[in-house]
Amino acid sequence: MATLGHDVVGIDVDVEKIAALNAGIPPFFEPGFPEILREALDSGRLSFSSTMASAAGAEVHFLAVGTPQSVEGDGADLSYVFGATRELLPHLSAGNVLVGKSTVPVGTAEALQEILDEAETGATVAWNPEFLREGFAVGDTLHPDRIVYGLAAGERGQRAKAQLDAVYASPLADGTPLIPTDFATAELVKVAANAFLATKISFINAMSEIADVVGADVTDLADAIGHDNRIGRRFLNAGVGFGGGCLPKDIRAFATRADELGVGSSLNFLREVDSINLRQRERVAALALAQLGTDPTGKRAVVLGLAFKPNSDDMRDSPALDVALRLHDAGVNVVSVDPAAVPRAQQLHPQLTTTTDINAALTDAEVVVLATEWPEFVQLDPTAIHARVKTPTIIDARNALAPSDWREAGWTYIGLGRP
Ligand SMILES: NC(=O)C1=CN([C@@H]2O[C@H](COP(=O)(O)OP(=O)(O)OC[C@H]3O[C@@H](n4cnc5c(N)ncnc54)[C@H](O)[C@@H]3O)[C@@H](O)[C@H]2O)C=CC1
Ligand SMILES: O=C(O)[C@H]1O[C@H](OP(=O)(O)OP(=O)(O)OC[C@H]2O[C@@H](n3ccc(=O)[nH]c3=O)[C@H](O)[C@@H]2O)[C@H](O)[C@@H](O)[C@@H]1O
Repeated sequence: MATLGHDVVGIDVDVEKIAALNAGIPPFFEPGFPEILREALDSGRLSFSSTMASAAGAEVHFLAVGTPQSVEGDGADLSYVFGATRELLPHLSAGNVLVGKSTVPVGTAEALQEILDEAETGATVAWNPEFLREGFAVGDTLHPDRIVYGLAAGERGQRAKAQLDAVYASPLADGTPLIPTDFATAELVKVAANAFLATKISFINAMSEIADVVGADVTDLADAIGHDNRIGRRFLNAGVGFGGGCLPKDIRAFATRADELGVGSSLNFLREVDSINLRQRERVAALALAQLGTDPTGKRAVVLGLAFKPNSDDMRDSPALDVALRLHDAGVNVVSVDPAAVPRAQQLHPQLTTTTDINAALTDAEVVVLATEWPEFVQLDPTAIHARVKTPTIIDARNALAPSDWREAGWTYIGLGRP
C-alpha cells in the first residue's frame, strides 16, 4: 500500500513483530519483501504500531487478522476478526471504510456492519478478499489478477467504492479487472477460489493413485489434459498434497459453513478433497518406511523440505513437515533440510533434526524424500550425490525430478503415479 503511494500504519498485537518490522526486519521469508519494506520505511509513508489508537485519523482500515481453524472443529475461528473490529470502534470516524481482507465464512461482513452501526460509528464495511500467494505476495499485491469489492447496498456502498477505487488507482489504471458486488458474493468468491484450487490438486492426486495401480504416468496425463484450455495445466502437479495456512483450513471452514446454512450436501465433496489430500502424506511416509525394511528404527532418512511450498518459511499444515514427523514417530533417524524454514522449525519442533546443509544431511542416508520442490533440491546432481548416501533411493513426492536422470545415475527413483 505504501509502494502504491499511500500513507500506511500497520498494526499488530504482536509487539515483537512490530519491533522487527519497524527495524526493517520481515517476520517471514518472502522474496522481494525486505527491499520494499526498507524503501517504504525510508520514504516515511509506512510505520508500524502495536496500539490500535494509531488507527485514528485513517480513512480506510484494512482488517487482515487471522481466521484459523477453530480448536473445537472444522469451522473458522472468528474471534480475531470480531476482537480487532471491537478494538477499532473507538477510533473510527463517520465516512471511514472498514475493508475486510481476512478469509471469512459468508455472513461475516453483514455481522461486522451491524457492529459498526450499533456503535453509531458512521463507518461502512467493504469486503475486498485477498488472493495473494505466499512467496509471490509482493507481485500479487502490486499486479493482482483481479480486484473484488463486496459493497453495502445504496449510497454508502457507492461511497466505499469510490474510496477503494482511490486506494487501488494504480492497479486499476493498469487494467486490472474489477468486480464490484455484494458482501455475500465477495466472501464466497474467496472461498470458492481456494476450494477450486484444492479440488484441482486432489483431483490429480486421485488420478495419481489410480496411475500407481495400473502403471500409468500421471505427469503425462496432467500434460495431456492440461493442453485443453478449459482445464489448464496449472495446479495439476500430483504429489504429497496441499498445505499452508489457507487451502486446508478454508475448505474445512467452507464445508462447515454450508452445514450451518442447511446446504451441507452441496459441499460434501470438499471433505473428500480434504481426505484425498491427507492420504498423500500417509502414502509418502509409507513409501519411505517401506524402503527401510522391516525395522526402520534408527535408520537414516532425509526429507528435503520443511515449508509447505518453496519460497516460503511457512510450515502451517505442511505436508513435508508432516512426513518428517511421521518418520520420526516411527523411530527413523530423520533429518529435514530446508533453505528458509530451519530457524522456525527448531523453535516449533525441537525433536526434529533440521539443517540447511544438504550434503551433510545426505551422508549415509538410506532413503531421500523430496517433499518441497525448492530449486536447490530439484537441481541436485544425482551423480554427484550418489556416493554420499548409503542407499541411493529417492522418493520424489513432488514429481519434480527427471526419473531417467536419477535412474541413469544409479538411483532407485520412486514418483507418485509415475511408473
Ligand atoms: N497468508 C496468505 O497468503 C493469505 C492469507 N489470507 C487470509 O488473511 C488472513 C490472515 O492470514 P495470515 O496473515 O496468514 O495470518 P497470520 O496468523 O500470519 O497473521 C495474522 C496477524 O493478526 C494479528 N492479530 C490478531 N488479532 C489482532 C488484533 N486484535 N489486532 C491486531 N492484530 C491482530 C496476529 O498477531 C497476527 O500477526 C486469514 O484470514 C487468511 O485466510 C488470504 C489470502 C492469502
Ligand atoms: O488464501 C490464501 O491464503 C491463498 O492460498 C493459496 O496460496 P498459498 O497457500 O500461498 O499457496 P499455493 O501456491 O496455492 O500452494 C498451496 C499448496 O498446494 C500445493 N500444490 C500446488 C499446486 C499443485 O499443482 N500441486 C500442489 O500440491 C503447494 O505445494 C502448496 O502446498 C492460493 O493460491 C492463493 O490464491 C490464496 O490467496
